[in-house]
Amino acid sequence: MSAPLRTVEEQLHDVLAAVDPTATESVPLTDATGLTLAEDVRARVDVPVFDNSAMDGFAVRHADVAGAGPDSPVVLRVVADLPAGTGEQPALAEGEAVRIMTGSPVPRDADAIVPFEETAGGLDDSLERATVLRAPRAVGAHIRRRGEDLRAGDVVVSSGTLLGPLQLSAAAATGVDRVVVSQPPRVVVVSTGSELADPGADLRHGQIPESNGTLLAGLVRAAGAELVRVARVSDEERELRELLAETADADVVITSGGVSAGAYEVVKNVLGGEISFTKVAMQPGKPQAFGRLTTGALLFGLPGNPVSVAVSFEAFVRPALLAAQRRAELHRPLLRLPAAVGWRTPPGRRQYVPAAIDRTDPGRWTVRPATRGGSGSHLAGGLAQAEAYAVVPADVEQVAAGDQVDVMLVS
Ligand SMILES: Nc1nc2c(c(=O)[nH]1)N[C@H]1C(S)=C(S)[C@@H](COP(=O)(O)OP(=O)(O)OC[C@H]3O[C@@H](n4cnc5c(N)ncnc54)[C@H](O)[C@@H]3O)O[C@H]1N2
Ligand code: MOO
Repeated sequence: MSAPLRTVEEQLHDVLAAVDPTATESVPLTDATGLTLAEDVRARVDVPVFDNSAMDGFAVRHADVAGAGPDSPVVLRVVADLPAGTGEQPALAEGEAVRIMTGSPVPRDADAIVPFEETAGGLDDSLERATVLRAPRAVGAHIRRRGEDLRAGDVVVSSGTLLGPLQLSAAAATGVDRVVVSQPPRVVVVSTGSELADPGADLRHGQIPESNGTLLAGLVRAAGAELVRVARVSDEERELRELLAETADADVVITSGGVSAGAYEVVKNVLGGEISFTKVAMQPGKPQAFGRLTTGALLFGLPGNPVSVAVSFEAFVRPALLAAQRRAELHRPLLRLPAAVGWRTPPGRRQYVPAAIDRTDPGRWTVRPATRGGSGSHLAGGLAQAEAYAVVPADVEQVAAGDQVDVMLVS
């Protein structure tokens, strides 16, 4: 009798328990896109930095113009002009206004802004007088208050966040110019198999184009890791041994192929004594190898079938690469969608089906298998149509059209 299959959760638990976070470093904002924040960013200044105008117009005392209307215009004397960037802080007496541009500091004595459009003269007649035709709706109208967005010292971006343009611009807006990030884990990808030829090469009978290297290289980079090397070895044990000896400075080594039950399982033969080979209750991706090499690098030995590689990466490798970067959210977003068609599922194994989403009706997306042959782990071409995985629990035997299915978005 073979050992019972491990659950995906049990395998993932062991994987995450083995992950060491990478070193941290301080980098300028311009170099931080795609990296993961390792320390909270706190605002250095208030946002807005000072009370400022939201409109081009006049800073006024609300009480002076509270009764203004088209039939009862109020004429104010303009005593100063405030372009953006000015350091001036003019005083305002009763009956006075200051011409002000969007973003300029509001004088202390003013408590409302009247846009040019609500005056008789507009911009053209704005340096001597303001003829106000409509009262501002309230005290504070069109004034953006100091600190209403963030106060100095507030957390702007939390540790564990993936840094993109929105997060980095928010940090810049609070006067921060550098952030502390996790260094990307260094990853080596190794495709194993004597049947593999470079994509584009002429094939003799028995050979196939190598595609897992391309798949894993892209997935590794998209997970924010540094791709150090992509290599291919045959099923000769010596080749894999020599290659592994050259990966001393890698944090993670990912192999594909050579982990199941055949006669030439090169990963199993070379590493069988060093790392553990298990069977996980998932389809595809049942045979999995995982452990630590003597160099300290984590090794993921993924099954060779291309769909198995893609699914195993999502289930185990991507969460590990994100954990190494201290990413707060390790998992892809899940949606629940009705199945457009039915399909069979394997008994006792969680199924991951490469899936396409029909978005024709924005209020009712549906999901269907992306590959014509269903869930076959060898259907590498159908991966091109996939943008998600339908994830079906181990105890479900059949998905019927209309059933609600968990869908993991990967694009
Ligand atoms: N007797 C058993 N046989 C198999 C079992 C089993 O439990 N008992 N498990 C099956 C399952 S499930 C899988 S998945 C595969 C995993 O096999 P390996 O990890 O040993 O992978 P290979 O045999 O090397 O390759 C499998 C398949 O994928 C193709 N391949 C491999 N590498 C690449 C690559 N870089 N690019 C494109 N295609 C690749 C390879 O040619 C094979 O067709 O084992 C089952 N067998
Ligand atoms: O579990 Mo295998 O990974 O079916 O292809």
